[in-house]
Amino acid sequence: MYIVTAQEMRDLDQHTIQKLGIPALSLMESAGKAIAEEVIHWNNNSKQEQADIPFGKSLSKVGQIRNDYTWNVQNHKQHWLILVGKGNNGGDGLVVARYLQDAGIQVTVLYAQDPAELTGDAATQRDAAQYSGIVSDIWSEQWETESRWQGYTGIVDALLGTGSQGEPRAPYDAIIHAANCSGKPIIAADIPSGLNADTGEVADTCIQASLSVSLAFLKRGLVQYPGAGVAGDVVVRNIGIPRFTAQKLAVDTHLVTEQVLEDILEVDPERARAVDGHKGTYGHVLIIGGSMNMSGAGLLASRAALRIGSGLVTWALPQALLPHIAGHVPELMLAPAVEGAEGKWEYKSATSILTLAEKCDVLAIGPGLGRFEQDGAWLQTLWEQTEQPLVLDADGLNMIAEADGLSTWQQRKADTVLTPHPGEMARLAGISTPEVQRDRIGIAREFAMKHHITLVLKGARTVIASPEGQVFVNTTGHPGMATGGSGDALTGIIVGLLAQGLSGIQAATFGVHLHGHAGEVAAYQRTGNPASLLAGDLIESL
Ligand SMILES: NC(=O)C1=CN([C@@H]2O[C@H](COP(=O)(O)OP(=O)(O)OC[C@H]3O[C@@H](n4cnc5c(N)ncnc54)[C@H](O)[C@@H]3O)[C@@H](O)[C@H]2O)[C@H](O)CC1
Ligand SMILES: [K+]
Repeated sequence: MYIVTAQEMRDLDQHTIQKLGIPALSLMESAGKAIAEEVIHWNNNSKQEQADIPFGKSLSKVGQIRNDYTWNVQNHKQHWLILVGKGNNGGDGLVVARYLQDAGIQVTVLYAQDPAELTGDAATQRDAAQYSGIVSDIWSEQWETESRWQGYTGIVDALLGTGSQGEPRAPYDAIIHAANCSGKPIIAADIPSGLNADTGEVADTCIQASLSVSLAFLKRGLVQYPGAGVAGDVVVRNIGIPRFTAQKLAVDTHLVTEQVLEDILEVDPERARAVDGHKGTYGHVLIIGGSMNMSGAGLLASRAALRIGSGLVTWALPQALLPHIAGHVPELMLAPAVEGAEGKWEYKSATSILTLAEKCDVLAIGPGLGRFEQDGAWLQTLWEQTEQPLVLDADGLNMIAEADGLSTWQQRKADTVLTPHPGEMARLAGISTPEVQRDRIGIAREFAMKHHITLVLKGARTVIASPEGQVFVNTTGHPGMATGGSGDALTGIIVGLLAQGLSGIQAATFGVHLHGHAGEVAAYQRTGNPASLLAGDLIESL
């Protein structure tokens, strides 16, 4: 599923109009019709006493005659209020009004501004609505009282769409505020008014929608928080802008779905193992991490790497941990790599790690590593002198940030995956955490391309970016996964997939997807309450 910016959407729109010769008015008509269908669908699904009587139902044995108008006795009891802005989003709203009216639903249009100010296709739709006898009003102070909004079944928000700039200005801010206060369900045309379509930032006054009907393609703001939090359910509706145009215009941001995994990333989610495979076929992972206070991190990453199907996993750890760890996971090989008093790492361990690495296919550095003297130089040695694919997490990322390693160290030839959470990302990019969160997709893409690495920017709706600028947004997972060890499990999963021959972007995207899904399964199977999830449960669900 493609995800676009407002500018990309305008380009796709123009391409369809100019190259395919589909008039803009026709796109608007399709948009409004699609939204109206969603309103009707939403209505019918939310009603307990359903009384669907499509014409000809009684004739079903002879051959069904379906009525496009989705007639429903309930429709007559409904009254929807359509909020109409002065741009094309408002134009869509006016089309919705016509189609709802034709389905037997009562509608009232509330113009944000004098309808005389509408221009172009929106003005055409204004005239069509007027000619159809649709009742309308213009926003005034009277609408600021809550009682004015009672009596409506729901609200369609067609105030502002992808052409919106900055915070909603008067009177849009007041209308949005009043609509939210009404307590009525709101269905947003394209995006909730007040949402930044590109970044997911939410204005102080922003429509809180129950459903957003995204036209043609998903908008970035709908899939990134806080935007995703005001969008409600999201449905993408085809309005006649063909999918191939997105490919033609090189849109390269996708929501992770099974189809995207298979078609774009060419990952086989079933991943059948070769009948004649042996443990060498599935790769030897070397996990470098763990320290006295964070031994569990190395253990979790190692277990996840085993569970995801790696052939062999070796954990390189400080000698002092060995007596405490030995035997916990019998399938795991342990390699004491540093004498280190108190279970700490030391710079000189780089030599023994390099020796261990010679026998391994992929590396993960970071889980529970902690910080130590000259750790930047230590990491630089491993970064530059190993040729295997590498996953870097946790303190490994902080070492890079402090040493400005990505700018100064030699670029690695093998796939390298960095898995920062927003705070680590901020340190890596030299910006603040809110700045990272403000534009997760944009920042992840730019960073991955600039430093030629695969980036996994963690958090709700994890963003995965490839060195070539491909971006994937994940939707699996839940807030219960914000728990100690969850990131270590992800590192183990990704490195285990790299071991089995997936590329950096394949392993990172598929790994994030699986990690989230395993978290869902684990929470569901245990108590049904996400809060009780432990990282270890997630690993067992893989
Ligand atoms: N290809 C498609 O996806 C289609 C989309 N359609 C719909 O068109 C809108 C985008 O329309 P556009 O006219 O470009 O912009 P808007 O309607 O979103 O708003 C522009 C309008 O509002 C004023 N304005 C801008 N920012 C603010 C603000 N902060 N406060 C107040 N007013 C603001 C601005 O001056 C303009 O007058 C898209 O979302 C779809 O819904 C087509 O209908 C079909 C094809
Ligand atoms: K809207």
